[in-house]
Amino acid sequence: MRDENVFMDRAIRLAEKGRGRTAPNPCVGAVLVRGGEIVAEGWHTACGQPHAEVEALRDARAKGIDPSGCTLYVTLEPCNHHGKTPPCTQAILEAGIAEVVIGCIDPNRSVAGGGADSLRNRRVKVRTGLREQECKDLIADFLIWQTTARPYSILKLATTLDGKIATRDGQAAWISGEASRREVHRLRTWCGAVIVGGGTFRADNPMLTCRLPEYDGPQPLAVIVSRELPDPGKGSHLLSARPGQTVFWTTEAQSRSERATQLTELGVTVWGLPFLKSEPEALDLGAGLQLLRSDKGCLYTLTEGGGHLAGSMQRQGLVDELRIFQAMKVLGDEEARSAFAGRKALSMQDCWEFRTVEQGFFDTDLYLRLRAKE
Ligand SMILES: NC(=O)C1=CN([C@@H]2O[C@H](COP(=O)(O)OP(=O)(O)OC[C@H]3O[C@@H](n4cnc5c(N)ncnc54)[C@H](OP(=O)(O)O)[C@@H]3O)[C@@H](O)[C@H]2O)C=CC1
Ligand SMILES: Nc1c(N[C@@H]2O[C@H](COP(=O)(O)O)[C@@H](O)[C@H]2O)[nH]c(=O)[nH]c1=O
Repeated sequence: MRDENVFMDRAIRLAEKGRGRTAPNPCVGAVLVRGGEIVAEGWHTACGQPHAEVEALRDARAKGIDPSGCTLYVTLEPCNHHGKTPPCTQAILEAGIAEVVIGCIDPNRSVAGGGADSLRNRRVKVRTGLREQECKDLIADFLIWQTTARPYSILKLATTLDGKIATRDGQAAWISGEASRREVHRLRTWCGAVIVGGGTFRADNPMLTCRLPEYDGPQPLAVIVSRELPDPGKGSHLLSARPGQTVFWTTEAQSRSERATQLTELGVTVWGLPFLKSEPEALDLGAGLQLLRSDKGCLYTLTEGGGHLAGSMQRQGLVDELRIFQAMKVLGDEEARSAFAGRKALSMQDCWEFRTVEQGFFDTDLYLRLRAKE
């Protein structure tokens, strides 16, 4: 018998394949095991499509395998309700599955939960909690959608080994290598909005689109955070090439200004946000995120920096996930721009601490996916 962690690890990897397409549903993966071997597998591919358990059963049948008597490993508790698809508990019972091993319980108790108990009541053996932390990490986005009114917020930064994101005069092209940058463009395909600070808007004149040659889907909104709206006459790529997909988060006073009217006439969206009581110079970024979800339907946002916006997002508790692409380069200049900026940290107690949920490389760049340490 193989270590059953291997089965759940495979289910987790399968679940990840649906990331970005299953929203507002969670990513889920499943495998069917008989005699210590994986005989079939499935994952939730997109919202409205069959759930992972049903896909795994279908995979078994397509291979001419009768799933009865198999053990099902599934990252999330099987649903027990009629939503866009029939309850998975029913499909599991009809297939004669002998045992169900669940990674984590569905947090959405009122609608989909109760699958584990329902199966137990129908004499199916059920165990829960295998690779529980990893399975919970898998649905961190879903938890944010369930418990807040904002999108799931990802912060991405390309850094040097000494934690810098640009030279002192603002050059950043390029810190990370081509493979990393392709991955960022891929991320842009499933994040509804890419957010940058005013400093980055002025320094980089960015496009913030996905320009992978094979991609022809919708482009994300471009969001710029700035307390002063730009002069629309001064050429910028965003205002000339994609004004209808550009959003400014600015002060309430600026949102009523002549500039705001001119930008709005171009098709740009201008939102006035309140200042934070605790930090009177800072706009309430959470209010902007909520508007992105309620007005534009964004479920994921990708903040790309720079360091002052990254620091502000972090101080406001709005970084659900941090993705770092670290190039094997050192600038060695203390005045080069830092990945996080905007506060005085006088003690090690002030550190923000993270835990790694995924690590790897894009070519020679180290890649880390991190979450706040609880
Ligand atoms: N390597 C990388 O991954 C990246 C590198 N970069 C580089 O970083 C540099 C820019 O970084 P940095 O100088 O830190 O600037 P930022 O891009 O972080 O912009 C800072 C500005 O954003 C606005 N802002 C951010 N947060 C708030 C808030 N809560 N309330 C109000 N306004 C806010 C303000 O604009 P305003 O002053 O207009 O009011 C502030 O001055 C550039 O050189 C760029 O090339 C940028 C992105 C990614
Ligand atoms: N310098 C840097 C990044 N910079 C980010 O990319 C933006 C430019 O996007 P675009 O105009 O669409 O090409 C820029 O404004 C900043 O947000 N990203 C990375 O992955 N690696 C890098 O080294």
